[in-house]
Amino acid sequence: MDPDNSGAATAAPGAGGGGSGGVKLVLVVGVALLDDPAVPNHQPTPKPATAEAAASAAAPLASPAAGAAAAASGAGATTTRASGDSYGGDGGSGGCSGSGRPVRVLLAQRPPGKANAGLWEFPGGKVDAGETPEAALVRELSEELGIAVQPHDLQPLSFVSHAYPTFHLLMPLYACRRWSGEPAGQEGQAVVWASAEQLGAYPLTPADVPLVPAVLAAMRGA
Ligand SMILES: Nc1nc2c([nH]c(=O)n2[C@H]2C[C@H](O)[C@@H](COP(=O)(O)OP(=O)(O)OP(=O)(O)O)O2)c(=O)[nH]1
Repeated sequence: MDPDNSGAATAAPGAGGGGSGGVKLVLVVGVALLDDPAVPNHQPTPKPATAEAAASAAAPLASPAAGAAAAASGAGATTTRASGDSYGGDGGSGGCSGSGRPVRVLLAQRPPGKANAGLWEFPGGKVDAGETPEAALVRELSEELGIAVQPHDLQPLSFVSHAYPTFHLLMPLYACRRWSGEPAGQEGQAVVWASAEQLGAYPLTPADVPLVPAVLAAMRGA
């Protein structure tokens, strides 16, 4: 991994940075994956094959703080869900119970050993040379969460331009309400579904903080 955790191309000297020698510009794409009970957003999850798997799938999460604590304690690749959720256990309703629960957004935790370890972020990653942002996001979501997303289901939502000490992050953020598969950390990262109310319980990477109002607006259907 890059020592500065940026890893991407450097903008031409003089591009940006006020002519003071250039800036290392890193283009990252991120997504606010929105689990909206009103939208049949993904393929039905098969019923667990074993009693153990069924028990695990049905285990509720008591609170966002508990989820954050479990993730921070090195619980590994986990998807934590809010209490009362029948997600994945209803075997055919498309994973959404339609029970009036709130819209939730998926957050991923930065793994140990990386910059901002332990903080939460929107899933995504760097745009490779020759890739469109949408193609990069489709690829990253497959690699990181094991889900399939169609480019036309990615709606531009906001963007952030943030100066980290060693690079400048430019990140378009998309909203996505439709995908196939059940998101789960494929690279050891913890992931959590957070309601608008719970979002504040998860410390975000510095660059993500300004994105919160746009994400909350999307969660409220604005
Ligand atoms: N994907 C994503 N990255 C973010 C967010 N906020 C934020 O500051 N970042 C930073 C963290 C990283 O420095 C960079 C994204 O890098 P990445 O996820 O492709 O790769 P990485 O540094 O985690 O790992 P690697 O590719 O170097 O192995 O952008 C966010 O919400 N989503």
